[in-house]
Amino acid sequence: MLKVGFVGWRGMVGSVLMERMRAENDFQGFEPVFFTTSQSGKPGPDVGMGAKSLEDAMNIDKLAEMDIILSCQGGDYTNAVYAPLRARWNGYWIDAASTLRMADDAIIVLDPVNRNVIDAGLQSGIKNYIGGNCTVSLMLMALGGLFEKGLVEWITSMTYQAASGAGAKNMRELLTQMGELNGEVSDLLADPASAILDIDTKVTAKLNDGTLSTANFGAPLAGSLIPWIDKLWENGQTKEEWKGIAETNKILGKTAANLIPVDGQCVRIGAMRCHSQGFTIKLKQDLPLAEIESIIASHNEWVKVIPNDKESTLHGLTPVQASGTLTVPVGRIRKMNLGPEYITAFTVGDQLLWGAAEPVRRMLKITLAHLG
Ligand SMILES: NC(=O)C1=CN([C@@H]2O[C@H](COP(=O)(O)OP(=O)(O)OC[C@H]3O[C@@H](n4cnc5c(N)ncnc54)[C@H](OP(=O)(O)O)[C@@H]3O)[C@@H](O)[C@H]2O)C=CC1
Ligand SMILES: N[C@@H](CC(=O)OP(=O)(O)O)C(=O)O
Repeated sequence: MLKVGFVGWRGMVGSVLMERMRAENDFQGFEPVFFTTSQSGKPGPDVGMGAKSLEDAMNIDKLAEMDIILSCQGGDYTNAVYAPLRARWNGYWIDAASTLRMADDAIIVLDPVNRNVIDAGLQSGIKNYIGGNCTVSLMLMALGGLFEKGLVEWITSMTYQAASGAGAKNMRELLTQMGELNGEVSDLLADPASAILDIDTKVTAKLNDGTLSTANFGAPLAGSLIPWIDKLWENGQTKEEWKGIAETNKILGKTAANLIPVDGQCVRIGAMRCHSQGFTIKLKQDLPLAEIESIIASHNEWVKVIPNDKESTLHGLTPVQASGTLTVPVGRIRKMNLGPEYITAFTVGDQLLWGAAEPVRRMLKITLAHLG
């Protein structure tokens, strides 16, 4: 029986993966082995065949016994373990971390969009399959139809990224900040006669006096936003913004000769686990809006076109509705004043599902079927 090693399964992304695998009855047809970097020897999860002890995730000998390893442990772990393991192991490495994404011998996986690229990789003996950046994966799930039909000349994506993208501690910090701000003015809020400018003055003072909890974000996020994600890259871009062009084109199997320009600004906002994006898209031709919507809607079973009206938008196109679901709503679709080939659209998606755990969960199934 094939052995599948799971690393990072108890973290935030890993827990979502486990939830999805249990929901889809995925734990069958292979022997799961659970690893840890900190709890070696303690009981592992019971996924239907009894709980076994956790194995040491730094033990290369043990890792090398696996046919497939699925890691949600993060880039530092991949950096530490992948090279020594690969030097003596020919198994399949499936990873949610970005470390290996742009390597020549790795494929970025998002099978509803690039199943052809994945299948060609499996046939040609590629062994590394890496989940994409969350905003890139969510953009492609939303607009896959336009890319598939070769309609996109260029695209800008202005993002509104949730706290979860920065990690579990950051989600906690966002809520802590919200509580601290509320605590500052709770007495004034309780009094309907209090002046809103007094409330605002106190909140603004709290945001600026250096006492808000900001150890993880480095700045207030509640009541504010942070137009910077990840490190400075090149041309004034952040690395998160660079991933837009680099990963989109790699997922789609494009080369320098037929590269699709992608650019924009990535911004952290006070949502919990759903990333949102506003697009400007230059199409290669002037198509009727109904046809554009139909192309978007028919690309995959998760994308959902939301009519461009207030009611539908408020109740179908916000992080509130998308959170915890695989549905990727796309709305506010319309032609822009810039010209008939220019359209705008807005999308929302759960960054822990299609943005992280779901592509690697599906890749595990594809790999098992390939080996089966
Ligand atoms: N957050 C995101 O949006 C995305 C993350 N990724 C990738 O996934 C990686 C992991 O991210 P994320 O899941 O957010 O990281 P977490 O910090 O939630 O988990 C990472 C590891 O921390 C260890 N850990 C220590 N204490 C605890 C605890 N109390 N509860 C749970 N785990 C604990 C676990 O490893 P152990 O059992 O070995 O101690 C766990 O696997 C990222 O570094 C990134 O590379 C990819 C896409 C999106
Ligand atoms: N950088 C993303 C989350 C993430 O983990 O991205 P990547 O998988 O590309 O490192 C965010 O902050 O929202």
